Formats: sequence, C-alpha cells, structure tokens
Amino acid sequence: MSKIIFRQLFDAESSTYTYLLGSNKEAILIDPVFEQADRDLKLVNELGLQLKYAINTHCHADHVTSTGLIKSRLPHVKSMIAKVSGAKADIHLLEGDKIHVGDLEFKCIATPGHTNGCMCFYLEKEGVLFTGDAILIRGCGRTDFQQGDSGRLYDGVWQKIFTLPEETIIYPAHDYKGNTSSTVGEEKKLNPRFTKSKQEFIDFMKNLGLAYPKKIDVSLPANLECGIDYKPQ
Ligand SMILES: N[C@@H](CCC(=O)N[C@@H](CSS)C(=O)NCC(=O)O)C(=O)O
Ligand SMILES: [Fe+2]
Repeated sequence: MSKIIFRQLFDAESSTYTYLLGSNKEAILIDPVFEQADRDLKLVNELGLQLKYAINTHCHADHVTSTGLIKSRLPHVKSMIAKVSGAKADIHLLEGDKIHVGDLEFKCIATPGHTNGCMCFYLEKEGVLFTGDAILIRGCGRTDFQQGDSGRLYDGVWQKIFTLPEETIIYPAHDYKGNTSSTVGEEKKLNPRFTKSKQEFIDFMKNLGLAYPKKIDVSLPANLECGIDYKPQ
C-alpha cells in the first residue's frame, strides 16, 4: 500500500470543505469550489499528483463547483456525480459503484434526503466516510429544496451510515462552527437531530427556518451543467 495523501481544504465564503486524496501518484478532489480552483490545482501539482477525478457529493445550492473549470484546464480529468442528481458529468454514479484512485477504493453510498442525488463516499479499508451534506457535524443538510425529504434522510442515515463501524471518521462538505471531523459513534450519540425520533426529526426540519443560500439562483443551474461555461458576474 502506497502512502495516502489527504488534505482538508476550506472555502471561507461558503464554509465548504474540499478534500484532496492521493495515492500512487493519482488524485481525486471531492466537492471542489469554483473560486478555489487555482489553490487546489496548485496543491495537486506541488504534491506531484495526477488529478484523475473531480467529484461532487451532490448538486450544490450554495456555491458553484469547479469541476467544469478544472476540466477546461485538465481535459483528462473526469467529473462524477450521482446519476439521480440530474446533473451533467462524465461519469454518473450509482449505489454500490466503486471509484479507484491509486490504491484507494471509494464505495458509493446513496443517502438521498438533503437532495435526491446525495452520495457519500466510503473508504472502507481506511475507515473514512465523506458525507457531503447528509450528515454535518452535530447537524445535517436542510431538506426544504432540491427534492429534499427529511424522512428519507433520517432513514438513510440510520440504515446506511450509523450501521458502519463506530470509529469511522466522518468528513462533511460544510461546517459553520469550526469543526473539522467527527465519527459515526460520536454522531450516533450526540447529533441533536438524528438522536430524535423520526417524526420529531421531520417536524424539526420543517421548522428550521433557514434563509435560502445567497447564491442558489446562480449555483443550481451552473452545477446542473457541472460548472461548464460558468462565468462569474
Ligand atoms: N448561509 C449559507 C447557506 C447555509 C445553508 O443553507 N447550508 C446548507 C448546506 S449548503 S446546501 C444546509 O443544509 N445547512 C443546514 C444547517 O442546518 O445549517 C449561504 O447563504 O450560502
Ligand atoms: Fe448542499
């Protein structure tokens, strides 16, 4: 097994975490942000990695993905997103698909509910799970747009995430309070939303009262096209 490279990168404007993983000279970027493409590609280059995939956990509503921009600069890179998201990509993912990057194997776990096309990426051997917005640390993605469905989110998290080993490390797509990671065991015990009953969770999510993301009207159409041809105003 070759050395694994892992970086958790942050976009302060959208509070998005982008993850760079490398193994055997190959690399993948998870949830890359348009405005951070230079930073991310510089790092890939500095680390002597060849970027193979740029992947999104879901069609983001709050920021534009950089997958289109990255592909315009590095045409060999393949973009990926869940097929059900309805977004364009070179590769459309289904539940149970495997993504190989060097010695790393990511298993795709569909966890709809925040959006209908949300997917988690699981490194089983390493015990690491990239959850997108399905689970945030002590929270979860909102369910009030993009075919959001609180009941589906609750069931998916309990059936597919909370059944993983307790020590599995969770890396979410966002954090608004400075948290960086958690574990399955920690969230199962301490997440104030998922420790509710299903009906309490549904009622809680109905009354979340969050303002829509500031960039939703720009981000959603751009991300449905995988960020290709997006030009910031
Ligand atoms: N203020 C931000 C948007 C914040 C927001 O709605 N975050 C989403 C994840 S991005 S789709 C969310 O699900 N939040 C859940 C929560 O409980 O905070 C902006 O204007 O961009
Ligand atoms: Fe989201």
